[in-house]
Amino acid sequence: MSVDNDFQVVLEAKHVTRKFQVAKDVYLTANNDINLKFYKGKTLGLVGESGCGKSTFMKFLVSLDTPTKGEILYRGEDITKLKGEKLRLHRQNIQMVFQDPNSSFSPKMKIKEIICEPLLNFKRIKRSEVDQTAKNYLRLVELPEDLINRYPHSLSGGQKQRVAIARALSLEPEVIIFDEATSALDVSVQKNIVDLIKKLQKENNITIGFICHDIALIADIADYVAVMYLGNIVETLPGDKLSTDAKHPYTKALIDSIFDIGMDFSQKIQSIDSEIPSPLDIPAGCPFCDRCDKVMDICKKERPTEKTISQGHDIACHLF
Ligand SMILES: Nc1ncnc2c1ncn2[C@@H]1O[C@H](COP(=O)(O)OP(=O)(O)OP(=O)(O)O)[C@@H](O)[C@H]1O
Repeated sequence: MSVDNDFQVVLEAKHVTRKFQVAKDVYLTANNDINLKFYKGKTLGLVGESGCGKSTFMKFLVSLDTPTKGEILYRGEDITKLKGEKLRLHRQNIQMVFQDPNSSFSPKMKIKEIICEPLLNFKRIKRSEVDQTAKNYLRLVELPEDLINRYPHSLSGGQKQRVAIARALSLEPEVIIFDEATSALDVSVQKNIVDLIKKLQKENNITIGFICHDIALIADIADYVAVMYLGNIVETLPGDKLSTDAKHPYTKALIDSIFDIGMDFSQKIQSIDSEIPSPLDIPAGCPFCDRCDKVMDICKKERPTEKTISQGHDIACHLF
């Protein structure tokens, strides 16, 4: 993306590739030469079908995995190289909210302990301050203070996600990554959580990475949208221009799919006839060439490089 003059880059992925060995001499390319920038106080939405490599990529941002090649720069420092105490301290800068809070909450911990655990780990508060601190954070995420002594199993899905957001906020991170964080919620609850995220972002100038397979939701929340296909970023553009300015045949197929299958494209995209290829068998040229109705000879031979076609709008397609 070429909007550096307007926005401050906080986090940047440079030529990030991740290969998984799945058998002797057989490698699966989950991320292929990804370049993305996260700007101060802005939301970058990452969208693509199930299995395209979104979660693999987001794990690098929160130091849960390291790429096979490439760099993840946080304020210019390559965090893939951090180890030990430096890595532990860095974790305060970038927090994550997962799809399923049950997997990250201990069922034996009270809500106040869940919210304050990071603060106690980093010795930011004393034990005696836990109750008041947890109440403050519950108020921030618009939950009643008296939940502090409850256990997670007694909360609804939406309430648990609010607690997860409170915990992520507690260390005052510069960046929060949301990995399908609203996908398991009912549509009305989802909307309330998205509104809360937008409000908290504005108040705290947080940089957000929002992974989601729902392109309509991404268009609503993201300042910039990156579209991923088979481990490749095929197009990046401003969220408010997604429906009018998208040019890549894959992005357009995703947008059409909203109308085809009622806004849920975890199912097969009906506007594309063929099946998605296996990441074990990515075409030599453009990753989308086997399914593209505008395919040309060059598409089968050469991988298209990203080109900037207008401010904040990059595309990797031989048509442009
Ligand atoms: N540890 C691993 N070993 C082998 N293959 C893996 C591993 N982790 C992920 N993959 C493969 O990498 C590809 C990308 O997976 P990833 O989970 O990143 O996709 P995703 O877009 O997040 O999908 P979903 O939304 O379904 O989680 C998939 O083909 C997946 O099977």
